[in-house]
This record gives sequence, C-alpha cells and structure tokens, in this order.
Amino acid sequence: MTALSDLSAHSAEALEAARARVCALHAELTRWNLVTWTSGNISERVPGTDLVVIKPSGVTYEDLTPDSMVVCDLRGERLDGRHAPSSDTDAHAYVYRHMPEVNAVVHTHSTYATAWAARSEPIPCAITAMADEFGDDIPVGPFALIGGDDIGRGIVATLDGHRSPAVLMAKHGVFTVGKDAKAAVKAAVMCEDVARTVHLAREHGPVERLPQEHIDALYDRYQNVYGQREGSDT
Ligand SMILES: O=C(CO)[C@@H](O)[C@@H](O)COP(=O)(O)O
Repeated sequence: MTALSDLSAHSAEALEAARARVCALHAELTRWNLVTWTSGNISERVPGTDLVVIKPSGVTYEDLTPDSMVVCDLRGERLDGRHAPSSDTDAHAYVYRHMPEVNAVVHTHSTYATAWAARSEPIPCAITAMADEFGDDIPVGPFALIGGDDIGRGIVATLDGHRSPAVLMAKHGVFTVGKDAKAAVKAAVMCEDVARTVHLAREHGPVERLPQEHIDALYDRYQNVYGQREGSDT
C-alpha cells in the first residue's frame, strides 16, 4: 500500500494533478445535466500508485476544490482529506482492484439512462454513436444496495470482458469506467445522449439493433481510426 508520506516527488505531483483533474471534471457532470444536487461522483486512480482520488460525500459541486477531494487506498480506506469520501467509495475501490485496466469511475443518475435502469432494460445498440463508443448494447447490472462493495461487484461482473464502458445498475443509475477520468466522464455524457435518443425513437415504434457486423466495423473505426492519431500531422 502507498502511504502518502512515502510518495516520491513524482507521485506526489501525480496526486496533486489528479485532485485538480477530478475536482474540475465534476463541473462537467452539472454542465451536461447528468446529476441533481449531489447525486453523482467521479474518482481516478493516481498514476503509478495504489491511491484513488474521489469526491467527498454530499458536498455540493460548486463547493468542491482540489483540496477537498478525498484520497483513499484501493480498499476504500481514507488516507487523506477532511471530508468523508463518497458513499460509493467501496464500489469504486472494488472496480480498481478487479479491473486493473480501469483508471477512473463515474457515477450519475442522468435522467434518460436512469429511466432505462429503472426498467432494468439494456439500451439496444441501434445507432452509430452507440456502436462507436459502447460497441454493443449498454448492459444492465444487478440491483445492489448503496454503501458496500456490492455495486462494485455488479459493475465488474457486468463490464469485465464487455466493450461497453457504461453499465446501468438496476433501479439505480449509471456507472462508467475509463482509462482516465475524462474518458469515463465522456462515456457518462454519451450514455445519457444515446439513452435519450433511443428512448425518443421508441416512442414512434420498434427500434432495431444494428447488425453485429456494422456494430463491429463502427466500433473499430471510432476506437482505432477516428480523430487525431498519435504521430499524425493532420
Ligand atoms: O447513488 C447515490 C444515492 O442514490 C449516491 O451515489 C449519490 O447520492 C452520491 O453520493 P455521494 O455524495 O458521492 O456520497
């Protein structure tokens, strides 16, 4: 376990950067209308350490500062911070312990996606934007009570080996994962967007899933070709 007093200068710098990054990204949750009052949270693994930076519980988004972020270990134990950590800390910590490729977790109750979660219904991969980002239907995870690591177990059981970085936890809301906090926030923004679009489409009739070969081709293009690639001068 990494104790804060044992951190190298490099890791201490990484921790300060993660505090600032995680704090700032909470503004994206409100900017994109993904949360109500204090109802969502972001955490990020501090690169090169066994530390996690997470939102304090129940503190309004406008009052968050880098300094108010809570630092925990991978068991969810608070190592630094004057506030209690998010009530979902044990869930986030469980994900970090069991999905080493995941460096960030985001939780929201965004309206349309949570409406699908309330029905325990996966969102069918019916539009290109879904195939791009999620590569599949957005799956539903089991219902779990808030507070322990049961939510984390449900997230891991559902997302491990799945292309989707988002899971709709039944009767609860959205959890997304990513290689960093920005990627996990992006997945949360896109999850709400596609949840709304597919919901609206269904109001006018049945919605068909894209053929699997189109989902595969779209996912491959978006993940491996789309945008600016490293080394590209365009
Ligand atoms: O999902 C829930 C409650 O339903 C919690 O995650 C949410 O209110 C956020 O709690 P925290 O302020 O992060 O403790």
